[in-house]
Amino acid sequence: MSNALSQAKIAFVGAGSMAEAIARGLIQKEVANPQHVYMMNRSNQDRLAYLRSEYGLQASSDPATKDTFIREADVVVLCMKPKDVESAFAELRPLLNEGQLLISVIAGLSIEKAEKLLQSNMPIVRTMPNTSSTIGLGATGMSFSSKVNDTFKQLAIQMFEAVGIVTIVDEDKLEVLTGVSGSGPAYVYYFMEAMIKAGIEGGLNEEDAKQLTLQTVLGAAHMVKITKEDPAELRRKVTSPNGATQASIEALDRYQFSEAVAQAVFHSAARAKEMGEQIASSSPVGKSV
Ligand SMILES: NC(=O)C1=CN([C@@H]2O[C@H](COP(=O)(O)OP(=O)(O)OC[C@H]3O[C@@H](n4cnc5c(N)ncnc54)[C@H](OP(=O)(O)O)[C@@H]3O)[C@@H](O)[C@H]2O)C=CC1
Ligand SMILES: O=C(O)[C@@H]1CCC=N1
Repeated sequence: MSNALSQAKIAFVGAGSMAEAIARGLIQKEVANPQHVYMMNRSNQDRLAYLRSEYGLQASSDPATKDTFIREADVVVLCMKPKDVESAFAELRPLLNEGQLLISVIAGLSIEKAEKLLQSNMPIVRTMPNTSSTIGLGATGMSFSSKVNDTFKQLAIQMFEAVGIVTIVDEDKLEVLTGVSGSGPAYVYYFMEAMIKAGIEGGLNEEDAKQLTLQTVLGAAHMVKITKEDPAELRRKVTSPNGATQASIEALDRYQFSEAVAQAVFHSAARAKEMGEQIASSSPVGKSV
């Protein structure tokens, strides 16, 4: 366990899927002290009650309490949707200080724009995690502003390594990384949905179709990880010449499977960039989070 992390007060602004995924990983792995994990939103009380009872963390939507959470935090993690960034940042701006570390998980929001919105030189880590962080199997891309010192870099890396793997990239690679690993779990789920549906259409019962699909995806991912063989090589080993798999791969090629996946990655990347660009560079002054 990292001493720095276990002692750090971590405030999540936004209490949705991504904030929960990261907080849950940190708390369950005992990397963070739940009493030092603060979670906040604007209005959804049921959500905060659930987070409190499930993880033992502190959660509030009360403006005064939220102000205290932010001022006390060593690390502030920005977990609101891109559309809520301008108003949230206006509220955060007077509460933050340059001794704190700011971590953003917001798709498309550049470090430069975050600095402009906050009118601050505070250290900023821009990340792109994914929801598999919930079970410690996340894949997080990360870039640092020039103000992030080595101690804060290590803190951010430790935080996200507690919930999966971390890949440090130049900031201009974070959009395509969003297309691969940020949105990526959705492609795999979509693929699984299609496989289950086809199995049922072919006559399997629903339970069998689900179990077989799940074990197939799990087994294939583990094969890549454990054998360290290239996916293309592993695919060749399944594909007997002129056999059943060859017929299925040819069908996937006819329906342009590879192109469809590439387009999914590039459209995610483009949309992430667009969402970032749609956030205005300045925002009105606000009072409380
Ligand atoms: N989901 C994913 O797979 C991934 C998401 N991301 C990024 O994570 C961010 C959050 O996404 P996700 O968790 O899915 O979104 P959710 O909609 O699940 O959560 C957003 C949260 O933000 C809260 N919120 C909005 N405005 C404010 C505010 N001003 N102050 C405090 N809280 C606020 C909302 O609560 P309330 O409305 O009550 O205020 C809600 O709890 C996005 O920017 C997304 O790009 C990154 C990687 C993967
Ligand atoms: O769909 C989104 O915009 C976010 C970013 C990557 C995953 N979810």
